[in-house]
Amino acid sequence: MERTSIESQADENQIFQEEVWTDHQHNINTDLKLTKFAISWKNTSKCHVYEAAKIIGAKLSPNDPTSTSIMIYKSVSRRFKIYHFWLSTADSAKNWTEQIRTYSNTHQENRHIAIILNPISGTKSSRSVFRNEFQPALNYSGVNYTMFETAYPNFIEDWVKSQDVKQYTDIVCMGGDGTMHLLITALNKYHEGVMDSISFGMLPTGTRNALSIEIGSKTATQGIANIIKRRTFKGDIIKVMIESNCVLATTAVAWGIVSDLCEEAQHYRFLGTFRYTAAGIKRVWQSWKVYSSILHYESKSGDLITHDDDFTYVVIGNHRILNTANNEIMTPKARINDGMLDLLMVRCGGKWELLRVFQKTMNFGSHLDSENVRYVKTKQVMLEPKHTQVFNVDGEMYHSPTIQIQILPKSISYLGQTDY
Ligand SMILES: Nc1ncnc2c1ncn2[C@@H]1O[C@H](COP(=O)(O)OP(=O)(O)OP(=O)(O)O)[C@@H](O)[C@H]1O
Repeated sequence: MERTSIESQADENQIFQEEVWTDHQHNINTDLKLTKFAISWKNTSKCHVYEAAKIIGAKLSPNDPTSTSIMIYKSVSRRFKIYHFWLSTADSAKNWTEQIRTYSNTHQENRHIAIILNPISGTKSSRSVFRNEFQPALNYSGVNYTMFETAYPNFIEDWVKSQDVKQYTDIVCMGGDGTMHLLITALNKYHEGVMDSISFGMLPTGTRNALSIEIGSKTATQGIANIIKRRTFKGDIIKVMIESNCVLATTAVAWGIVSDLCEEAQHYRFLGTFRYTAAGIKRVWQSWKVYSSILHYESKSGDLITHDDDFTYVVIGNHRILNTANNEIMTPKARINDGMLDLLMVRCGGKWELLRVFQKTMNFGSHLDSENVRYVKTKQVMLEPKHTQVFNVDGEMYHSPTIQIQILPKSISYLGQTDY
């Protein structure tokens, strides 16, 4: 392989253009350039240009010290692609690898990511997503990380208690909304204030993955790119008082038929994601039930409004609560950073009315125009159910005679981005 110098025509942003790399696949030399904003090269078939935001990193080959490879995030196909190059000397390959890492992932030196991997959430894909997608991307980026697998149901609380969590700049959950809920609740309980110095990421390996979808990490690769590129924004969280116990949630609190069904679905965990459908089908054959409660919420003008009513279900959402197909939207007007809670109150006279509301929810959240639905924005809600004192908080079940819910605006730094 021959080393060829290229006369530098670089502008002030250009970092490197001093070698011709060899692309062995096409057996040609490639005119590779690296600037602060992009990397580009040519081969026989096309000219490749990737902006720095798409470069995950670079890595020396373990078998050939003159060879390096670059990982690129392809946003259209949402896949990572690796390109291999050969240089004239090992020093040169090392130098290039470091430069690509430096310029594609700035300010990463002091990062230390803790990864909380829930192996049982959703379709049990966390381990394979970590092994096949997340770990390779972390290795290309050079970001320091430590992975912890939740070995038993209460693992997260014990982990938070035993850790010096301040050593982590970021914590990433691989699981569903429940995994993140348990994490931030325990952090708030055992290390008050520590959340201010940590950014939180999420990879969608749970059942519903509502938070991942909302923060622009609908697929694992999108989430990984957000995490590695350290895209952050401030979001709201929900503070929930369950008697004297304080828990934090990112997505929603639900009560009524919704929490009743989720509680029942826990008995069918062996059915995987089908458990919710199974619980729903069973309920269709049972007699109709109403859920009576006193509900208080704060109006726009700060007055306390009280309803003593028979509900079918109540949802207090912090964001839209979308599904993967983007057609089911529970609280369509909610935004994760608007400092408000969206309160959805549903009252149906029977199963057919309820099915109609569900159907409209799945039709891009068009249930808000239904006469069975009342929808308000508020900052505080309190529920005192007369029976069925079971609540669903981010998918986790809690029993209590009352529940108090409050929004904590912009109190968490998410690794991701919103589309609004
Ligand atoms: N090793 C384990 N064995 C049994 N349960 C576990 C283990 N690790 C975590 N858990 C439990 O997993 C639950 C959280 O699951 P999570 O919400 O992340 O997934 P999911 O329910 O499939 O997804 P989603 O919340 O998106 O519907 C918690 O109740 C936690 O106690």
